[in-house]
Amino acid sequence: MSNTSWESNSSNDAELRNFLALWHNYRPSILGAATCLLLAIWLYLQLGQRKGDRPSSPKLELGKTPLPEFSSEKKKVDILPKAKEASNGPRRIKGELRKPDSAKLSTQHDHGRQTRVLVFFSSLTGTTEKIVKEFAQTLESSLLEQIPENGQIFLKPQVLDLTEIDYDEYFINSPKPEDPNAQVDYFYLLLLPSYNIDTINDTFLEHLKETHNDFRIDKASLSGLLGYSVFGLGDREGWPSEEEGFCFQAKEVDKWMAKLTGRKRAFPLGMGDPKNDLKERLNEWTEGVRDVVKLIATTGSLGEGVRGSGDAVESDDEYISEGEDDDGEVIMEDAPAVPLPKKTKKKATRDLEDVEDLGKIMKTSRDDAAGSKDPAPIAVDFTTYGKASTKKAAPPPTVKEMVPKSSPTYAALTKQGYTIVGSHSGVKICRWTKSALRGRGSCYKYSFYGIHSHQCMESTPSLSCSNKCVFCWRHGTNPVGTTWRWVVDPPDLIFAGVKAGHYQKIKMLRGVPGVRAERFAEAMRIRHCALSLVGEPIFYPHINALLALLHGERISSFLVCNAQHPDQLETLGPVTQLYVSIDASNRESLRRIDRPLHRDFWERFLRCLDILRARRHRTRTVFRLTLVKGFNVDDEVDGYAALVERGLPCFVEIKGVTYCGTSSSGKDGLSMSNVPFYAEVVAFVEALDRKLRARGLAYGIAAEHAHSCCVLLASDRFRSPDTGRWHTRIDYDRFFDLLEERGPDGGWGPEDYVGEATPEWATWGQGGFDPRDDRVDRKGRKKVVEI
Ligand SMILES: Cc1cc2nc3c(=O)[nH]c(=O)nc-3n(C[C@H](O)[C@H](O)[C@H](O)COP(=O)(O)O)c2cc1C
Ligand code: SF4
Repeated sequence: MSNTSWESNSSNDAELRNFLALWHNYRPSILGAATCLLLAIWLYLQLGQRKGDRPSSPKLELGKTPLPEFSSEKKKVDILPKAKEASNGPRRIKGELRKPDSAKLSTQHDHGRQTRVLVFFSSLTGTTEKIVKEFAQTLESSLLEQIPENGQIFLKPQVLDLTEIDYDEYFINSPKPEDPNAQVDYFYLLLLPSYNIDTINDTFLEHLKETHNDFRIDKASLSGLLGYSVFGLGDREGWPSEEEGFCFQAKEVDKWMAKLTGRKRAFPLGMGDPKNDLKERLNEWTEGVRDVVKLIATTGSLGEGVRGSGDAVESDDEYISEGEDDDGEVIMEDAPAVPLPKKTKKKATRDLEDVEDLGKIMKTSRDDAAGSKDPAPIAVDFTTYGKASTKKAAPPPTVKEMVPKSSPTYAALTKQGYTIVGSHSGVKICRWTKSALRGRGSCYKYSFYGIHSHQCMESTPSLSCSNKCVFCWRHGTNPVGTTWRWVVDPPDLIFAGVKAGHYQKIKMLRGVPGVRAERFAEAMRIRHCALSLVGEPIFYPHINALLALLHGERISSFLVCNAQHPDQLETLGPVTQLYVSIDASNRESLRRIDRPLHRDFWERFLRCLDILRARRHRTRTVFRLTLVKGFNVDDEVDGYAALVERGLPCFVEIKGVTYCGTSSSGKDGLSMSNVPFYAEVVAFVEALDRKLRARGLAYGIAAEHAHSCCVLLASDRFRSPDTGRWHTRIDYDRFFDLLEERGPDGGWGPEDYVGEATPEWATWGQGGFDPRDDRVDRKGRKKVVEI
């Protein structure tokens, strides 16, 4: 045992000696290698640490206060961040200069992004606070109903009291979410009362102004928001109108928010009075706001259209059209044509590629029309009236689309702001529609007939016409022809398309400064249709079916025709008001001004007057005279009086021509010298009135709209024998009732749907401007009415 242990001890000694010998020989190398290894480990750890510390975004963090969830319960409202102590020192900007990110909306709707609606309010006596809480609850439940089809998630709306928050956190740059990795987009709603005494509203407004004017930060520093909308509370008893201060601070906030967000007004300013109409107005606004938020949820953007600039001058300028028509239509920014219903889209827009297609399209065209009650031939010979019905129509050489999508005409018309529907119809917003949406007055048809312009749609089922009038503002872009030789779209396609196009354009106006939520909501129900845009509506073979569709939805019809298609006029069904354009009083003058394509234009014209005379007890008939100095005014009064005697229209509308800029009419092109002054129109009307009386015709000057340079002569049939007052207005409901109850041939006429008396302000000598609307000049400045 002992030997074994000795042997083992001596071998251990030998190993120790070997190890020490090794250490002595390799000591420097071992120490060097160990140092290198330690250094490498240290470096590795250091680098790893730095990487972990790196912030996820190089941008400055704005707010470290967590964003609390909203609940209407008091205890939860308490967890809202407390207002920071107002600093007395110089204003510190925690934001940065960022370029407005206009492309952001369309790209930011990544999968899984979250949206949070922030509801800001101020309240002195508690009304707004109470309303805001209810509003936020409604909004919250409706947002939860949203199906996040594309992964968009709505966070709970959050209510923030303007007296408690730090403006720098929310009103310099858009807020940052608590979790830096979360992708949250913000949408602001602001509900504010107005006070003409010093309140928190003044401080808030001052902050918005300062931020916009601060040279260190971007002027539109809130452009990162998805959008915003404002609702004002006020008191109509003390401040009856906007001019007198009703909701003036909400208007101001709306304006400054437009500037700060780069025109992201998502829905028009709403206004209500708790003692009066608040419930109704707030409901309209809430519905609109909800739709917009829904739009964002499904498309990731506020939708196409005009963004309110926050500056009335700028936005008015962009709407002034050099090509205003008689009815004052406007050019809007390019909009894609309204998508057609799936079923018909393909056939309505395709190009004709080969001969087989022609056959198919002709068949389709007939099939489509078969559904309507008035099947019509594909081609109608309009060249010589009276013969078309007896002569067998020659087969059309080809059947094309009137305005194919690929054509320069289509491009020109869409550039001018038309929405082309199908292949031959169009719709456009007139400038009066926008004006009425902003409370700046309706067109003369409101003064004369009670039509609110924001509920009126201007369209045509035929962009083609058989005249080339020198005063036409379409600049030669429209097709002309004496025969219908194109594909015929079915009336239901046209009706659905023009309505969709009109509503789409109305929606595009929701961001325009001055548009009010109340009128915007009204505008989403079309009540009137002016079939007078361009072209000749009765050229369309299924015009009666189209009119029936309008009337079926209780949309009134004002149809203007050019007195060149007597056969079609004769078979025209009921319309609310039927116009013929009377552009001259004699053959030579008419040839010069209308430049008609028909050889027998004068005979056609006179026959149309005879048809109107025969219809005058069934339909409200109107002669429309457009006065063009140097063309159809001088020495023609007596001739016009003779035409009135022949046609005996219910009304004669006399209007000065509107200058359309450069005209396509070559040497005959118009200039400003052809536009009569209102005084000249008045002189003409008075002369015509005298001539009519001299002929023993019972007419009188009933109404005027000086702003449109338009005067109305009316038959005594529309004057109350008891009061002597004119009744030029229309009882639209009565018209539809008569049509529905008694049918088109039920023995009723214009006297049966006469409306209330023409308002005093619209009668002759009063100017015709509704005193409830603002009168402004083209720059949006207030105007003093001079009559
Ligand atoms: C002193 C005072 C001044 C006011 N000034 C205006 C005003 O200029 N314009 C307006 O539309 N309403 C004005 N109002 C009405 C309030 O805006 C309205 O009553 C509102 O509903 C109050 O909301 P709140 O209870 O949330 O503070 C004023 C009210 C008071 C008491
Ligand atoms: S009638 Fe209708 S379309 Fe024509 S100008 Fe008036 S509002 Fe516009």
